[in-house]
Amino acid sequence: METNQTTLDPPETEPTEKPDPPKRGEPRKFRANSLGSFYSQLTKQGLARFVGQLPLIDKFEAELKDRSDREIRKYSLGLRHRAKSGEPLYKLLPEAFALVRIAGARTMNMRHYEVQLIGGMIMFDGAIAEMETGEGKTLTATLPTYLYALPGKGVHVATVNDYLAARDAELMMPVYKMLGMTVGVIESQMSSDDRRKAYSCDITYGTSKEFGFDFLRDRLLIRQTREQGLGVLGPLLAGKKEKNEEPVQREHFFALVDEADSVLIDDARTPLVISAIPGEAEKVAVACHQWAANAEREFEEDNHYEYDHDKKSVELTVTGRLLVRQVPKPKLLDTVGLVDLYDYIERAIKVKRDFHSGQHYVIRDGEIVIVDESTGRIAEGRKWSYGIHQAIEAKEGVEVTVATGQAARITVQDLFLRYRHLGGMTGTASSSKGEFKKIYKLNVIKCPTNRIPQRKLWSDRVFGNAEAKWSAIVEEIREINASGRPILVGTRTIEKSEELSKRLTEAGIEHEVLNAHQVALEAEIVSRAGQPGKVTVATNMAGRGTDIKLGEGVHDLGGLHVICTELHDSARIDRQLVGRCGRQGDPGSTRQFMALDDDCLLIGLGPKRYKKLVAFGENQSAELPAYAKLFRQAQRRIENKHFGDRKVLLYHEKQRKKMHREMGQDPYLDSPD
Ligand SMILES: Nc1ncnc2c1ncn2[C@@H]1O[C@H](COP(=O)(O)OP(=O)(O)OP(=O)(O)O)[C@@H](O)[C@H]1O
Repeated sequence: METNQTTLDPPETEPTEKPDPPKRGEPRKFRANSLGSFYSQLTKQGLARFVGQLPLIDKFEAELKDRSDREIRKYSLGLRHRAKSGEPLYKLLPEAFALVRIAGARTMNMRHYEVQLIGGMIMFDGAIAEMETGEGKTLTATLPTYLYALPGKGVHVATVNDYLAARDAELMMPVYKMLGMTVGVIESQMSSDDRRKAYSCDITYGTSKEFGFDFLRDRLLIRQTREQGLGVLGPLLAGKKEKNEEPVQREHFFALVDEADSVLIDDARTPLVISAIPGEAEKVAVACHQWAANAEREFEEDNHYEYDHDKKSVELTVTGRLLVRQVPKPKLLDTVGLVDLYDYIERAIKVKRDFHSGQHYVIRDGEIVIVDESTGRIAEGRKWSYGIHQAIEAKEGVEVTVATGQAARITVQDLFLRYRHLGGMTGTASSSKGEFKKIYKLNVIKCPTNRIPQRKLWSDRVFGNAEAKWSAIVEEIREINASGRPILVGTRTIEKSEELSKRLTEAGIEHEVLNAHQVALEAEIVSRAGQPGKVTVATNMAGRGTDIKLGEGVHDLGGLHVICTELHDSARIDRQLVGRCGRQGDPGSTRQFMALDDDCLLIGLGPKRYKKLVAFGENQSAELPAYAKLFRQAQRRIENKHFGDRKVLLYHEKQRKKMHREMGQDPYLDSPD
């Protein structure tokens, strides 16, 4: 087996003498040098004030730590009073952080590490704390969240999905409760009343999507009230207004964004949209989608249409357009112009080619539900725009939820820029530093790890084709599984998880598959993924936010081994998957597998080069380590392209808002289209 420069030892050459890493939960061995250099680096960045706060926090902690729970709570109420009276929050920071630290230690036996205090200060200061995966961001979040909650204006903790929002709120509840703070969670299937209650809490956990949709719904409600000539406060004062006709949110004071790269960057390519109520025209639209979904089968590539692999776009040829005219149509379509019919057909063809059940979406209770490609999770409530969603519905024969006009829309960027204070955290931010700064005006500051990381990167393995790659993966799983070490395998799509699962079953390897179909079982399955002899296959969903604890004896066997079966479009997502092992100073190892027919080469290098590579790889039986670089290059290209897409969206949004303002309209509610 060959190694390349970026990697370390494969199993055979693993050093026999292992360092003696500290066990999870053991006190950190203070790394004076690395922390010292981190502190001097902070000082150089003009952030010496963070370091200066540490002794103050220690001092207050020492003073307060022997007080009773009641006294701590009382002290916290005192802080709240001082904040409400206008004392600047940065002055309260040492006391607030000391209280949170005491509450963490007392209620959960987790006393915030020094690096976590620094992380908390970074976020308080309006920046993104980049903390390695597994460094305890959930606990760190309690520090700035508590501090900003003191003035009573509400704090929103945003994350990527309902599951993580509810889980984190529940996990951290004891800390907040002890300090007299109320905590609410917003979930997608909640009534307005429950939402209002959750938002009236001091701290509200939820997804960025829910925060955004609630903002839009409130905005629509306020306008409706105004249009009825009541004024916003009038009915409230007059006591006429029903509770559920009041906005659910309060002001946008502080938002803390967990998994900041995923929320602020990956999810920022599509705006959040609330559709208007359907009318007559929409019936025709439904008929068009259904007609196109059927007629599409008669159209052949290169004869009736051309497909651009780079842009993933379909264009009818002259012959194709002729065919559109000839295909029989229902009466309802008589009023529809030919140009529109071309669009419907092109969209239906595109959907057939590019959107696949099990990969991009699943059908649940007669509905098309998007699967977030980067996480493998169900993207609850999201819809593709430009009629794509409806075209998929028509293709799958489920009810077509007509593409109505937009009643309200907001981009993720706009949503978070509305908050007076914004902070974030993630394990993977550096590579998007420029984008965070440019779009959100957020600096990214890297925190050192609490303990020396023990994760080993084994050499990449590159194969000529998928078949060879899958066989090697199964072989590696078999070898490592025999030693009793647990293994987590990450795949790019649900389909591929299932394909690997089939192969493992054939090879007689016991395993568990975790994918978007089983969200409810997820936590339970993941919690077992670190147990001896366990093999867990998952899409990238396991790559985010899930903590995998090592079972009995696994530490001594070398910890969890993570196998990445294919490069993702974004290196950050790969790093998240890798980050499931080697957490909190645990040992662990990881290996990346690649094949010349992987999707990332097609998307990153284009169909011409891809075809050549596939042809070359077809008959290769040997491994091709020299090609690893090419995959990373393709990945960088995809990342750049996505960054470009987001910049374009932002530019158009900016123009749109400017136009609305000039016309005296509401940029979130009035849609020109
Ligand atoms: N101060 C602490 N003392 C003891 N244990 C801690 C402390 N901070 C975090 N942990 C433990 O570390 C583990 C990882 O925490 P967590 O899942 O919050 O990490 P994370 O940084 O969010 O990881 P990821 O980036 O993968 O989401 C958890 O088991 C948590 O209980």
